[in-house]
Amino acid sequence: MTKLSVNINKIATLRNARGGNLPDLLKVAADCERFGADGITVHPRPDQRHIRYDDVRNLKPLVTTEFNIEGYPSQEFMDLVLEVKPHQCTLVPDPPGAITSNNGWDTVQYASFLKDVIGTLKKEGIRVSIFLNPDITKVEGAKAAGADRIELYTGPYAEEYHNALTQPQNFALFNEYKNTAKTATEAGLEINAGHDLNLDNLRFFKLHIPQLKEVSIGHALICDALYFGLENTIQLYKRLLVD
Ligand SMILES: CC(=O)[C@@H](O)[C@H](O)COP(=O)(O)O
Ligand SMILES: NCC(=O)COP(=O)(O)O
Repeated sequence: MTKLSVNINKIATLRNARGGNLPDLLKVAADCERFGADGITVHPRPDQRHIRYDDVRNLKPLVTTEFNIEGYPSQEFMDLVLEVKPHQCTLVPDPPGAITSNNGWDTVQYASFLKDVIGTLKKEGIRVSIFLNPDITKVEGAKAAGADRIELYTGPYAEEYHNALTQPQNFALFNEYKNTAKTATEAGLEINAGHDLNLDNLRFFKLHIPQLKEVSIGHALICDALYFGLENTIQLYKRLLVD
């Protein structure tokens, strides 16, 4: 069974639109867990446009499943993560103004930076995952930097998935995901995945990357919840993650 971590960024987006506390992010997180989520993911960005730093602090004592904090390791982000001590920290190379995450780490160029950051987090007992493109040449650097896991950036997978249904010969990209996952597993790294996963494309990914430990899903899941309700939606996603 692959774990489902629900990314609640979009709940904070909705709350922030009006300035009050509706929807209540902490209640939604607790309800996601009650409805079957195996973890809660948040991605506080420098402009705090959705998840605020205080949300992260307030969530910590409430999350009873796995707490995963994602983000670019600026000094501010590192201070927050070291204070909160989540189960997992996912490092993402987003520049400050990024609309959303759209690239994995260049583990060669940032080798020494990543090694320092990961060493600091691991000293505090925090598991570290790093966001990676499907590219086997970046796996060795992830291992050398001390990461425990990689999170495969599934944005390009999601984009190509629909074309691939009609033209499977065009889905060469998926081999890159399989090869990267295999190389990482052989190097002793565990595999997470995320970005633009949804009810259509999740099962194929899960079936072909059997070592997949965890997916973090936010945007599509919250959109689906508008139609199906949060409890049903979480159960629909979980059904796609069974072995
Ligand atoms: C790392 C990753 O893929 C997700 O965190 C994604 O970027 C969600 O962030 P936003 O909700 O800000 O788009
Ligand atoms: N790490 C990916 C994540 O948390 C959610 O990404 P998305 O489902 O909002 O695209």
